[in-house]
Amino acid sequence: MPNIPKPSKKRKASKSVQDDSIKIETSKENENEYSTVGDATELALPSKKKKRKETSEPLQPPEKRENKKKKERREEVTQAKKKVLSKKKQKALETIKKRKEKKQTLESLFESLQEYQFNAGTVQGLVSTAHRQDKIKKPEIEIERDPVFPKKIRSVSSSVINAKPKRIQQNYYETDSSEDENEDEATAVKEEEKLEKDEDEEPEIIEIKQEKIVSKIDKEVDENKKQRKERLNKFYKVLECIKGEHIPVQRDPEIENKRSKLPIFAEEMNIVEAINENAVVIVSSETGSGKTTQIPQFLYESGYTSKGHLIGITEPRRVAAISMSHRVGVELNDPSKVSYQIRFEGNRTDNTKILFMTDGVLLKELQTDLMLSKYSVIIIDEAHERSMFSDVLIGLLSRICFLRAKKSFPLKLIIMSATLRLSDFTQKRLFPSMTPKVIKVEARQFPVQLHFERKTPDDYLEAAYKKVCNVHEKLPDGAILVFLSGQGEVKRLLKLLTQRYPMKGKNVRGHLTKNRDKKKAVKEKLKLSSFAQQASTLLDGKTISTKPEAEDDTKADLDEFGVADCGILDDDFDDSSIHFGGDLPPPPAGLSPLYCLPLYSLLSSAKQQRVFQPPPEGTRLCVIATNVAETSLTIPNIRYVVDSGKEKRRDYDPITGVSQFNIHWISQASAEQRSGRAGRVQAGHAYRLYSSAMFEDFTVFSQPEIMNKPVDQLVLHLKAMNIVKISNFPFPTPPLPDQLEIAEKRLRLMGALSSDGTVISIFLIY
Ligand SMILES: Nc1ncnc2c1ncn2[C@@H]1O[C@H](COP(=O)(O)OP(=O)(O)OP(=O)(O)O)[C@@H](O)[C@H]1O
Repeated sequence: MPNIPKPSKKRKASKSVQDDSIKIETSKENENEYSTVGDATELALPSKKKKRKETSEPLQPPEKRENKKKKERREEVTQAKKKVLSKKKQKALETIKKRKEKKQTLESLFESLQEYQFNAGTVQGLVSTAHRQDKIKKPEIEIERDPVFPKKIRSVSSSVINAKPKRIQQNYYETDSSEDENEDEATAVKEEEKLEKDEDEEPEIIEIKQEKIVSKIDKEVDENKKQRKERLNKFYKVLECIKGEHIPVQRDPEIENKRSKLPIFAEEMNIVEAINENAVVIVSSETGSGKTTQIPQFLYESGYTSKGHLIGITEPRRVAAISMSHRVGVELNDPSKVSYQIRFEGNRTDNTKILFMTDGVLLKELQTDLMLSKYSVIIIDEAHERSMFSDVLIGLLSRICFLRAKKSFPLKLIIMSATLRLSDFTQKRLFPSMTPKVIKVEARQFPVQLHFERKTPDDYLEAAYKKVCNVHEKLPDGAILVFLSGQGEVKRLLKLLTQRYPMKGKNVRGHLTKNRDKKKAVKEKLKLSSFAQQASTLLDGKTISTKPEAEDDTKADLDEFGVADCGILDDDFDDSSIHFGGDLPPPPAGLSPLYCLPLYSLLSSAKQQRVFQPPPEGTRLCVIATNVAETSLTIPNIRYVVDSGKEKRRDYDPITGVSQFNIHWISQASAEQRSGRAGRVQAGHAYRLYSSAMFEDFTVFSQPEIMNKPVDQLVLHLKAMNIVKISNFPFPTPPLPDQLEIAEKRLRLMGALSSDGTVISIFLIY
């Protein structure tokens, strides 16, 4: 490289000076200031600002100036000292600082822990409770005896057993804020050394302790296992009284394939084991997961009927009891083994192994056989509905299970629902001596898409009508299920829809005639007793149809509209006030007819069962229902659900004793059940005729019926079962004690109860 001469520093300096001088020269104000100074270096030294400052400062006394100088010097020295500190020392200082902070946080932690310290009595209590619950004793006792652990937090020390208690103590040294930092450093080094020493020593102590703890835990685990085994052996021995040989079932391959896809099917082992080992089991799983159809079959196959006992399943509604018994019979490939029993109607035989019934029927049976000795298992389905009878049943069964277990003749109680408030049924009041086992199956077979309205419509009947028209005219195949509040509304919508989509044609007539033959065959099977024909009221207060069935069937012949045979034409409702739907365009040409069927509780069983038959060829089925279709039912091919969100409910005033039916919003649990009807055989859609904000305002669960009904009938029932003090009865949700007392007095006044509280025999016939 060529040797290029470097520019001298002198030159550089002179340049900068030149620049400065130029600047200064430009300032006319200071012209005189520097005019006497000829040297350029001197020009560069004092800044214009500094000079001004100096002149502006007031003159101070010499002492003060000296003090100031001293202070400045001290600062310089400390800064110099800081600079002098080696990296190592700086690090040490930092660790000291951190340790101090840690110490402070530990102190505050200990202080806050002291607030929660238990007194000696409570601690003893806790230990004894843990022992009673057969839990593995945790080595708190060991730690409690450890003198190293701070006294004040011994009682809450269990969570830090495996941490190093000693170490925590070692770190817990005194704080002294006035200490010099150098001293602190020295102490820290000493502490560090001490800590290291202790760390070396610790493992020995902990190892010995851990060995002790591990052996103790092992012992206790072994003991627990042994105890559990002994308990189970005893339990299984007792179980042998009701549970026999496994029963093999030969099913249709198609059915077997469908069953295997149900979420509950994968849980068969767990469910059966839980039922074997527990007196009370609560099964909570999504709608359509297979509870109602599969659990009775699991129990049948595992031998719960092998010793001649029955598996009883209660349903809140007749239609569910009948349709479920048919379905389970088909799935078992032996319909004779599965029967139903509703009030005044049933197909129970000596061959029956699984019996579906309404809760009123089982309650009636309890009056003659309080121990339910014919049954090995009782399943309460759809317990979330909280009907008065199902609540009473659960209360009674909680005691029957206990008594039967005592007699070494166990009865299994299973409570099932998709939308259940578990706390209602797991309370100690209900099951004081046995804790129900809860099984949850969180899966659904088919998805259901929910659709809310942007704004809740004023007239839900009109909204339902328009929604059904939209679905039928624009959406692909699939049956529609509409939920309205009551029978009157069902009939109104039915009339409107059949007017818009009339069902005329040979096919329909042929289908109706065919249907009539089928119905006759079913009817022959059912054989209503003559007593039932004459009775006008059901046990649960519902009136049964007293018209001869033949009358209904002849209507099927006479009418071409498909709805007439549902009894709509002979009804007295007035549809002259219905004007909505005028803004809808006429239905498109070539649209398939809509086959509309009603479904409500007062409809005869045979008519209710019609919704399960396939609709006439080339038509779309539309079922218009009240909340009877809300639970349990699987109506074939339902793909669209239209939910008005309304139901008719009884409002009861316990003070005046007056009750009346009003239309209310349903609960969120009911809305879930309603939309669940869509995803049972395929993926579906649920159209909710209310906004999502409105849905959020719904109550989560429906109120138990027992709170909305006069309790007179209930008191009469319980008295008939010789229950003396009804206020002590284990209701899942007890009515007000005053209400029970008033009902009892009223029954006495009416002459239904004698002065000693027994039922006068004539009142036993209901
Ligand atoms: N009659 C039927 N025809 C065809 N499939 C049926 C019928 N009944 C039930 N299923 C099928 O079995 C599945 C399980 O029905 P099941 O009634 O056992 O469910 P679930 O869990 O009890 O529901 P929910 O809580 O609504 O009562 C349904 O989703 C459906 O796929």
